[in-house]
Amino acid sequence: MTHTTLVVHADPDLLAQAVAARLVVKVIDAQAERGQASIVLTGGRIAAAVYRAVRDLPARDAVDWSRVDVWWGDERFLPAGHPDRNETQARAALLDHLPLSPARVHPMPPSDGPDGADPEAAAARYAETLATAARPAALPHFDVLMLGVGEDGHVASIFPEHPVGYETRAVSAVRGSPKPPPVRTTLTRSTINSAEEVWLIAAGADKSAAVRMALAGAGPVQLPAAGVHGVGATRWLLDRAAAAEVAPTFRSLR
Ligand SMILES: O=C1O[C@H](COP(=O)(O)O)[C@@H](O)[C@H](O)[C@H]1O
Repeated sequence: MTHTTLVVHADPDLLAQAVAARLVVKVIDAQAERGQASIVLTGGRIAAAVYRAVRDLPARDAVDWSRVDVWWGDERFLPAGHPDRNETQARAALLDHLPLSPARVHPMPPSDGPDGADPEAAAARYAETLATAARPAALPHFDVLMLGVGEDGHVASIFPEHPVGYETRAVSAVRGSPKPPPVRTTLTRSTINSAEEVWLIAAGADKSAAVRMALAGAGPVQLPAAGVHGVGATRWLLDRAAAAEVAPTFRSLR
């Protein structure tokens, strides 16, 4: 049974700094245990703040970044280097500042990649990349998988009441995303739920209703944030505004 925790920080800056410190510690612990670490990145505003906070954290030098695998939970299906790609955001805010091993950085394919403008082929290619890295297991071991939470309760590019909520393959193309851009690729719920720890990170009052409904047990297709959890732990990492509607009973989850 997964262990759920909820931590509320005073504001988005403190939230980002706390998540950054937690991530560095988790990576160090994973490397001590397994000799390597594997993290899954997300996109969005609070994610960018977390990446900048890791970049600026002196303790980041305690990590052997050459032994960290970097994956993405979802991607906007746009040309390589497009400013709206989650990869572009993560590289600028953090990855370009770390001594990572390039072969261990695994972005989702862009729309001008080898599959051309075919998101289904791009999703299948990413599934194959995951399977190849995982062999003989089906999926890599993800130590931490970070997720932003949309105002509508979406996580990665799994949107409420969208067919991707029923997808059983490891990676899916998404067409008709209600949030631009309309075409994306995403890890599916079962892939997300294979991670050791899933961190749902949200800041701002516009996220408070989605956070409340997710913790109140909404259905996973109706509210995707309600359907994701880590094998070992599910951590809600919020600022005060995002936590404003959380019932007092949940506030004691630590
Ligand atoms: O489109 C996306 O949105 C979510 C949430 O972003 P935010 O700016 O509202 O925090 C993000 O987690 C996801 O990776 C991204 O593709």
